[in-house]
Amino acid sequence: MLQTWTSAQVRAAEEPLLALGVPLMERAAFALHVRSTAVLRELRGTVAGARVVVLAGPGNNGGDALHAGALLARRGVEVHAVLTGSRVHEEGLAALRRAGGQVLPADGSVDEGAALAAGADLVLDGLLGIGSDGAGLRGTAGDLVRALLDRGRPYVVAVDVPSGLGVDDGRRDGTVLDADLTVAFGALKPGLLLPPGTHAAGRVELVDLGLDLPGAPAVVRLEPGDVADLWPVPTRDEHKYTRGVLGVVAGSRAYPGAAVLTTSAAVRAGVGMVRYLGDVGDVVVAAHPEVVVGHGRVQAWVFGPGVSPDDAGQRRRIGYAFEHVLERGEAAVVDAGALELLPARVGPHAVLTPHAGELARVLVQRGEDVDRAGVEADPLRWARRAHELTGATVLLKGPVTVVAGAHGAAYAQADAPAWLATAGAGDVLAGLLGALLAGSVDAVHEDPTLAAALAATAALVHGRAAHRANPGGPISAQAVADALPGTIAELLGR
Ligand SMILES: NC(=O)C1=CN([C@@H]2O[C@H](COP(=O)(O)OP(=O)(O)OC[C@H]3O[C@@H](n4cnc5c(N)ncnc54)[C@H](OP(=O)(O)O)[C@@H]3O)[C@@H](O)[C@H]2O)[C@@H](O)CC1
Ligand SMILES: [K+]
Repeated sequence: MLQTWTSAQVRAAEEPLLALGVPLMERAAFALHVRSTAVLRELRGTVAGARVVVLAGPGNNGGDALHAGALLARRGVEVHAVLTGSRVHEEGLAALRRAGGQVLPADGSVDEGAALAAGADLVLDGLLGIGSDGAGLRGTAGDLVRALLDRGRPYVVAVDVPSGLGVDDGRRDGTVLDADLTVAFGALKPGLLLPPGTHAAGRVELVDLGLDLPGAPAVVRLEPGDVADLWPVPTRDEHKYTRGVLGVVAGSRAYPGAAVLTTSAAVRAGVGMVRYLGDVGDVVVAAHPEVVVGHGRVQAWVFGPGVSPDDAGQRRRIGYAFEHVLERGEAAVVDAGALELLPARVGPHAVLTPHAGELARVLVQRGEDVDRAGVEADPLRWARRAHELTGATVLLKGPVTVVAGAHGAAYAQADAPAWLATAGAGDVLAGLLGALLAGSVDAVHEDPTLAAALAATAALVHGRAAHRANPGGPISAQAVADALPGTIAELLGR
C-alpha cells in the first residue's frame, strides 16, 4: 500500500533529526540530482550539455532545488536559477554559484524567467513545498508559472510536491505547476494521491530520508498485493451461511437491469448466498439461478441501485430493513435511491456509495451548504463531513475514489480506467462491496475502520476487473461483473 503523511506529521518527524544535525537537505538534493540525471538521459541520451532551470522559492524547497542544481552543474549541465523574491536559500544559492550555475534575480522580468524555463530540457520546481499555505501559487511565483504555462510546459520535476497543490488535501484552487515526475522526500503527502490534484504529480518517486513518522498515515492507497489480506477467503469447514448471505433490495420494473447487475456482481464476488427482495425476482433468477428470492437472515445488505423516488414498494422495503439493520448490526451498502432514506445516525458498518452530486444532496439534507462542484473540489473533506454527520463509512465515487471511515481512516483509489464511467458500473460496485461486507461482518464490528478498508478493496477490485474485461477499451458493466472471479483469483494469487 501507499501511505501518506501530512505536512505537520512530516515536520514532526524531521525535527528530532534536524536537531541532531542529520543532513536531510543534502540527502534530498543528492537524490533529486540522481533522479534528474536519469530523466535527462531518458530525454536526450546524455547529461552533460543539458539545460536545466531551477525555479527557486523562498524556503527549503528552493534550497533542495538549488543544491540539486549545483550537483547537476558539476556534471556539465547548464543550470540557471530563477528566483521569485529577495528571500532565497542562501547556502543553496552559493553552492549553485560555486558550481558555475547562473542566477536570474527576482528583479528580472517574469517573462525572461518564463522564457528561460520554457526552453529548458528540464525544470526543477522548487517554488513551494510543505510550507504551502494551500491556496495555489501567489505573488511572483504565481505570475512566473502562469507566464511559463502560456508558453507551453517543459518537462517538470516537482521537488517534494507540485508547487501550488494542496499538500494535505489535493485541492488545486489556484495556479499549480503540474509535474511529469514528483520526487517526494521522507514521505508521500496526501495531496499526491487525493483528487482533484493527484494528476498534477505525474509519476511519483519517494526518497527515504529515514524519518520515523508519527501516528497513522493520513491517506492510504491500497495496491493489488494488499487484497489477499482483506478478502474473506473461505476455509474448508465453511458453508454458505457462515460465508455470508447478502440481501439485495435493488431494481424495479422500470430499472430491472440494476437488480441483475448488483446480484451478478455479488454472486461472482463469491458471497455464500444472495437473497433478492423486489418486484423483478423473475428477471434476476432468469439471469442468476443461484439467487434466492424472498426474506431470510442476512449478514449484509445492498440498498438502492435502480430504486427511483417514486418506487413506493422498494422504498418501503429499504425503510423497514434499515430499522432492523440498526437493531441487528447487519452491514449495508447504501447506494443511489437509498441514500435519501438513510436514518439520521448509523454506524461505520453502513457504507454510503454516492457520486459527488449524491453526496452533496446527503450533506444538504443535513444542513451543509455545498453542491456537486464543491464536493469535487475537496472530496476528502466532504466525505469526512458526511461520515461525521451520519456515522457511516463513505465511499465517494469518482475518477479517483475517496473513502472516509471511522477514526480518520481515509483511502484514495485510482484503479479504474476512464472507460468504467458507464451505466451500471455503480451497481456492480455495490454488489461487490456488499459481498465483501457479508463475508466480513464480524470483523467489521470488531474493527470499525475495516469497513473503509473493504470499501477501498472493492474500488480496487472493481477497477482491476474493468481492466481485465477489456484492457484499454470500452467495457460494459456486465463485462466488469463477469471479470470478477478471474480478477479475484489473480489478486489472491491462486
Ligand atoms: N524541513 C526539513 O528538514 C526538510 C525539508 N525539506 C524541504 O523543505 C520543504 C519545506 O520547506 P519550508 O518549510 O521552508 O517551506 P517551503 O515550502 O519551501 O516555502 C514556504 C514559503 O513559501 C511561501 N509561500 C507559502 N505559501 C505560498 C503560496 N501559496 N504561494 C507562494 N508562496 C508561498 C512563504 O513565504 P512568503 O511568501 O511568506 O515569504 C513560505 O515561507 C519541503 O517541502 C522539502 O522540499 C527537505 O530539504 C528535507 C528536509
Ligand atoms: K515544489
